[in-house]
Amino acid sequence: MSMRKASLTDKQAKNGTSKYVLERCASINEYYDIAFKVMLLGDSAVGKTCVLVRFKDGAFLGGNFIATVGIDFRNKVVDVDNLKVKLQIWDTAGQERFRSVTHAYYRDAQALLLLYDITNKPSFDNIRAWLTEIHEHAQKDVVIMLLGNKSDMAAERVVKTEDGEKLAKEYGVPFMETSAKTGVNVELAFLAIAK
Ligand SMILES: Nc1nc2c(ncn2[C@@H]2O[C@H](COP(=O)(O)OP(=O)(O)OP(=O)(O)O)[C@@H](O)[C@H]2O)c(=O)[nH]1
Repeated sequence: MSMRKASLTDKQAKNGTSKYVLERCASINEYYDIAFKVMLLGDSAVGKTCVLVRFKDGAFLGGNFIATVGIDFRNKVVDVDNLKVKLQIWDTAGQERFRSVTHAYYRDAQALLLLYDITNKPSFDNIRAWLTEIHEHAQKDVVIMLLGNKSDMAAERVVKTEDGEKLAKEYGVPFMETSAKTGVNVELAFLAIAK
């Protein structure tokens, strides 16, 4: 089954209210010791869906970009220190018009992966605003990790690795550069927050 995105009609997509939020159960009954809710956040087109698909299915969603509508989730069980950890990973829509839908889901998330695109300066500049929003809506003890995605696009890079590191240090959060296309650091990022 193809993931999220095209599952709503255009009319519903325009509406953008929680009434049309997508919720789909995935792989129920898989054994696990402990479960965590993780949310992927960041501007539209930074690669949230692609990072999730890379982690879950080991594949890259190339081709035409289709923006996420509302919110969707996937489960994956990983082994961490001899425990089976179920990550319920929520893929949010980066577009501003869906913000009220996604805010409702922040509260019970234990971890947040905040993404920007290393080839898109505004997506990096908006990280501060995302962190302000996170502090308003998420739990106080939420685990946050900053990811600079599309690290495979070296020729188009406009955000230096050091700038990502500096920002992460300022906010006291871990940082990695990832590529949903090549898979670099994607699994590592999810395993790090699961740990
Ligand atoms: N080269 C490269 N392209 C990527 C990478 N990750 C995502 N893309 C491309 O970037 C575009 C946007 O990716 P999405 O994963 O749909 O972005 P998103 O953050 O989920 O966007 P919204 O759903 O609007 O919030 C797509 O055309 C992807 O193919 C990556 O690591 N490298």
